[in-house]
Amino acid sequence: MTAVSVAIRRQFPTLGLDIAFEAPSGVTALFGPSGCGKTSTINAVAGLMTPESGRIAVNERVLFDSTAGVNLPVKDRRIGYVFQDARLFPHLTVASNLRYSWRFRRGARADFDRIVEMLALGPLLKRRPRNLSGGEKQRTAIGRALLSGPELLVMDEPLAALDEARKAEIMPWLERLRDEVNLPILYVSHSTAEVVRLATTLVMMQQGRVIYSGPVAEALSDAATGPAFGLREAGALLPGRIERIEPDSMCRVATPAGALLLPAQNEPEGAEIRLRILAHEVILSLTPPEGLSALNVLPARVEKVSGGFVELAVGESRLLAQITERSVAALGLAPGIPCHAIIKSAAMVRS
Ligand SMILES: Nc1ncnc2c1ncn2[C@@H]1O[C@H](COP(=O)(O)OP(=O)(O)OP(=O)(O)O)[C@@H](O)[C@H]1O
Repeated sequence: MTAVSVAIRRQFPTLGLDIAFEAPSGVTALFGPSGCGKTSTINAVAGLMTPESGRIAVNERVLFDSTAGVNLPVKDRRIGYVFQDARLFPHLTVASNLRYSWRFRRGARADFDRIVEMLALGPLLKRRPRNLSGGEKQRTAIGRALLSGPELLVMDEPLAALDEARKAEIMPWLERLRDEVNLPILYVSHSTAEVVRLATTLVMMQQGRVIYSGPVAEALSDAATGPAFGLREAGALLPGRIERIEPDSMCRVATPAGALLLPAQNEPEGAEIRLRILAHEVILSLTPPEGLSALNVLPARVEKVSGGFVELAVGESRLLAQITERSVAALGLAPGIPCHAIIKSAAMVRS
């Protein structure tokens, strides 16, 4: 079901913004290069920027409609906004920062304990922002946004101001938020790692336009959109279930592309994982390879060849291989050609 529906236009001196997408519930990443219009788009949704024309609706509630003359003020839009910098009130404690937004609504007190528990804010409640780490500030900002009773959460690069260690610290909280709070989330980012880990839906933007909207996994393994994630980042994202832990510390994982062997980590048998098979780690062979150390060889069929990438149908899934033009020519790769995709066990990464 569509949770967020956006179709807006606005002409800036440097950019013509013409954005249209529909997003289901869950995390939708707005992804694209600097200046493509991501922040302007969520600002329009939040009511901080007024488009010249268009329509914006959240859960069927119309927030903006230029034809019908609807333009709800920010306070009536019921949108929780988390900025790159937490923007907490410096003179207030964490508890008071959290309570700030609930002053405006009923029933928030009941949510307070749940949200404090979910984001582990209990030990921080009496502290002031200057005594919080960057990650703790962002957790507080997320809590405050949730306590305003929103119907939609918009997050503008919430991890961008944090160092790698703090990013790693807050990521599990964002996953928890995604899994436990039944809210659609628009998440602005230009980090492939964040998008892959958090989002199910992707809105890929370029120069004020949407060039793709749909499932993240589809975009990652598409020869046209995959490279936009970075040449070293394109590749398949597969769901997998650990079928067996082998005695030699390898595990056998069932995926839609077929069974794969990879180094075991701490997951038990039966655990669900997500695997990335990066395009530059996939080797193609026309014949089944012999005398090769790679453990994973999957029968494949070429679907598309484009810009140094080969899209492959593998089992019930799609893989992407990054291959030089020379190899494409040498192997005669073209749609319909059967081949074998070879993947080193260590090349597959959990997401
Ligand atoms: N109020 C405004 N007046 C004039 N130009 C604007 C305004 N708001 C945005 N722009 C222009 O629109 C373009 C897109 O800006 P926006 O901040 O939405 O991009 P972005 O994709 O979020 O970029 P970044 O990733 O760098 O934050 C920029 O070139 C900016 O100059």
